[in-house]
Amino acid sequence: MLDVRNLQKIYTGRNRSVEALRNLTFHIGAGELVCLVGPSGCGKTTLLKCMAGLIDPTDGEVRLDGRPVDGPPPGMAVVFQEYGRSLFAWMNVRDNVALPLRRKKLGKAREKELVDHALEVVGLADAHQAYPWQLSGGMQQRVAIARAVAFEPKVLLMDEPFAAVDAQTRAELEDLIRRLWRELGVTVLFVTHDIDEAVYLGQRTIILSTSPTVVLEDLTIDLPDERDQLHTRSSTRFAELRAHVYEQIQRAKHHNGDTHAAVADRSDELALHKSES
Ligand SMILES: Nc1ncnc2c1ncn2[C@@H]1O[C@H](COP(=O)(O)OP(=O)(O)OP(=O)(O)O)[C@@H](O)[C@H]1O
Repeated sequence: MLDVRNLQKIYTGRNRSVEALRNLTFHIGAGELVCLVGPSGCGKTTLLKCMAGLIDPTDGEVRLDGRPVDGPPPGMAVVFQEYGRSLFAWMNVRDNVALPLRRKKLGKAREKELVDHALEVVGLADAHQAYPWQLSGGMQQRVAIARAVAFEPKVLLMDEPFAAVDAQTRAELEDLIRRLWRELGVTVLFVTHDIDEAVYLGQRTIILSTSPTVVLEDLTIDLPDERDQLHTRSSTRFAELRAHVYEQIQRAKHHNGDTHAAVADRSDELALHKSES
């Protein structure tokens, strides 16, 4: 489904160049929910922009269903952290959600059906006539999610979408994403710097090193498929996984792409702990 191969991105300015991504390779299968976590500034947003076809990599490539991504692919939707900037203040909720559908030219009836359904699944059916500035931060992010859902994407890329909302809203939105993922069968790549979120949400967590960035570890999250904020987060396995990711991120802060091999050597330790216990 989604293949990232030997991806490198160097930003070149007049006086300096920054190698944000060194050599990233990973695969995301159809219908998977994968989290991506790494230290601040390690290139998570850069990677997502390359995957969404918004910027060109310096080397390597991204493929969606075998086809190279060289511009925004039709079956992909992106939800960014700054919902305030991605919603138009002068458009009500319904119009904001319908906006990307306009270029699909589906006809009024189908468009209304998709918008109604998207608002229903994110719990905003009653707020369809409100304007973004009349909504809480969490509700605004729901509008941004509804907009992505209405688009019926095959792949949903999310860049720290809950970083700006309070802890309770964040927990609700995390459960919303898991529910949508299961109901819609969409492939999700969820970028976060929050370790708990990276463990709670996905089936796998890809841990990145500090810049210039490589994949430190591709960790399977072997928590039960049925998750809830209370029981899952208080389970022993959650605590083990969380501790492991935390430890890796701490190491990542001191290791970049140059010392990748040394860090990768530790990636089987968690499995070892598990079989010992
Ligand atoms: N347009 C740009 N021009 C030059 N350098 C850039 C540009 N965008 C990002 N960078 C640099 O690339 C590196 C990775 O940035 P990026 O925003 O992708 O990281 P991030 O992991 O998403 O950061 P954070 O966790 O803080 O959101 C940083 O060193 C950053 O300064």
